[in-house]
Amino acid sequence: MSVACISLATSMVKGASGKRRSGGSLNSTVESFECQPITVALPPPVSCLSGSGTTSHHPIGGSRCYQSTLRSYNKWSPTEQGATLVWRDLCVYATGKQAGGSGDGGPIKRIINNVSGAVTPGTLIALMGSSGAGKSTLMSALAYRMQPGTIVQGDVLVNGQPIGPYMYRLSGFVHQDDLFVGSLTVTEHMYFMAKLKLDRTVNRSTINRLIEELLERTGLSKCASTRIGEVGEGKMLSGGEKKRLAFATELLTKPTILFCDEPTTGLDSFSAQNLVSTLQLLAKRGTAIICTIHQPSSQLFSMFDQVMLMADGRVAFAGKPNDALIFFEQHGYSCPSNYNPAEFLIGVLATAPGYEKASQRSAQRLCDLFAVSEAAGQRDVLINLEMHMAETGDFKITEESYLSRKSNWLCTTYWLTYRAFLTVVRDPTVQYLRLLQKIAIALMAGLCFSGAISLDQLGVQAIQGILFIFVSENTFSPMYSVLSVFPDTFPLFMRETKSGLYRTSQYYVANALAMLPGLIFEPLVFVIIAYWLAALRPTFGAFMVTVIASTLVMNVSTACGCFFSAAFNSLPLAMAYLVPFDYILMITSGVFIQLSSMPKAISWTPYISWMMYANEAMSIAQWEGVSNITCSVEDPNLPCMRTGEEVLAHYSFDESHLWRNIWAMVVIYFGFHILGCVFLWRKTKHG
Ligand SMILES: Nc1ncnc2c1ncn2[C@@H]1O[C@H](COP(=O)(O)OP(=O)(O)OP(=O)(O)O)[C@@H](O)[C@H]1O
Repeated sequence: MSVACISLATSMVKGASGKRRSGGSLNSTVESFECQPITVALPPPVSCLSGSGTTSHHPIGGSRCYQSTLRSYNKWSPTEQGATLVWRDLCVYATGKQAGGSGDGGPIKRIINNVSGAVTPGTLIALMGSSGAGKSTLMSALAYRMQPGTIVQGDVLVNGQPIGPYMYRLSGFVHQDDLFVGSLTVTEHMYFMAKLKLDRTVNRSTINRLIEELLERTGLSKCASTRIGEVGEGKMLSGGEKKRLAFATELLTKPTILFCDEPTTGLDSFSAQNLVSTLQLLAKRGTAIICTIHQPSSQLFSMFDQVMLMADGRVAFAGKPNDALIFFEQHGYSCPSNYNPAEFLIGVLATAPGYEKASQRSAQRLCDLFAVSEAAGQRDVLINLEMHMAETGDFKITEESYLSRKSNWLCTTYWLTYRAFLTVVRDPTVQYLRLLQKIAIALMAGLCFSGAISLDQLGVQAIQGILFIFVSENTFSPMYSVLSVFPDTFPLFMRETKSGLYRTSQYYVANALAMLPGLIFEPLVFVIIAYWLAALRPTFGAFMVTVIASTLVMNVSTACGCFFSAAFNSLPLAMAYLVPFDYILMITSGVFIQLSSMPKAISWTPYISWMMYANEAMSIAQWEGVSNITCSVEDPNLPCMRTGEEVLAHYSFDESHLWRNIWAMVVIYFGFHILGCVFLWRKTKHG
């Protein structure tokens, strides 16, 4: 194949693609390009997928007919025809801004520098290069999964269409770091992900069959019932098994493009080889697979159809693994016969300590040489052809319909709640400890107050005292215990929500719902024990009001904790703001100061204090209708409250406020949760 021929084809494509043709059908345009010089000038065979999913051979020179790899482009259907991903003049810049919009910006740094390339259906390509060469950044840009604070410039197309959010459905992305909910078993995780990723119409038996098949294919059948586990926990999935589980999860949706960020890192050579064999099989079925990979063994290196070698954000070579060695040899870098070729190639491009300038110069020289090489010319023909096809296509990409997955809000929320609930109940140490702690405090408080509750002046103090214990015990510990909920799970939440698996509102509601059983059970146990031990007012009404107010207090406090957890990025930051807020709540609870005596400017603060609302509601339940409080006979000069009404007035409480207090707590509960959800959503916009 001559360079002249390639440049002829390239210039024809460029010339024709400059403008959208007016008139004439798309097919005729395509045909005129497919059947004439381009088929001759096209690159050496990449494994290709014909319309029927089989490969065919070009009649000239035995190379595969490139024509068969081209879609007709009268519709956009990567799932049926396979996906060709091309990128041209791609640059990626880091702005220095962190997630959440923080950071001063700093100098803009170019990470990827004018990179072009193409991957056709059925190709397994390895992105290689020394550490920091830009492999992960390039792959994230191609997958439409950019890190916050980065800017992408240039064209990236799938079957001629610019990439967009549809990439989350069309492609799978196996991340370098595996994030899972450790409390689930492998099967539970797969089932949960299937429920989120697949159409609602796919039934249970189909999902089970699919999971079984995927676990079999990834060698995870024997761990089907094993818990995934968190880092540091014993007897859970190994690192390699987690990696394979990440693969299996991505394969649920049968992606047409699969991105794998260092899939073999941390695996022994046998497991790594198994994994790449699985990728080869997948590629044979038409999936385009792009992997970043570190120092593969010779055998692993030769298993890839194509390699793309990167140095300092540029391409030093793209083509077949063997051709890479030939290219390097032609330019003075000959791989010794007993040397691992991948290690050799990366070594040539790496920056040697002490010789930084010289190594960078030689790597840049190779990049320059590749840019004007025949291989680069062949690649550009393919890229330009794809660009041209897109420009002449009259079809409209129906991204919306492509993205749509038959799911419904409630169904997704149900599965998220189920997962969150399993996480809560499968942490028995925390659950048992919390319950034991509640029972112990209830017993202690009940016993301490058991002899002090009576209808006299000392009894008034004792009753108000234990009511404050009910309120404070259900406020502080639950509020602080949920502060880490969102910061802890944020990375997984971001990854899943960015992949379009669910919305922020669904995740937030699911977390709130999963906590609910505990938030009802715990205050109930507390009140039952302490109320009867202390011998508070023995009427059903008073008891029920105490139960309802305690439950509401615990739920509102947790909602407040969730809000602070969602609003701040870390536990220490959330704590720093919550502690002063605590004091406002406590001071305005009605126990420490007569609310009517507060300065006018801050007299509104009790209205945001659910401690005040709960205290007032419980006090009303204890004192409403009481008229026989005795006074001390020893000292008639001491102040004396003879009726419940007087007791309530002493604390600036009012008998008629019972329902107001209950409703106020309900409103605050929803208010905090709505705010929490909004703040979490804001974080996803910047994250
Ligand atoms: N958001 C960012 N801000 C500033 N620099 C960044 C950012 N992201 C990546 N970089 C820098 O860009 C370069 C390429 O990073 P990248 O992670 O793509 O390299 P890599 O080839 O995948 O490396 P490794 O093999 O070690 O994972 C590195 O020098 C890295 O420090």
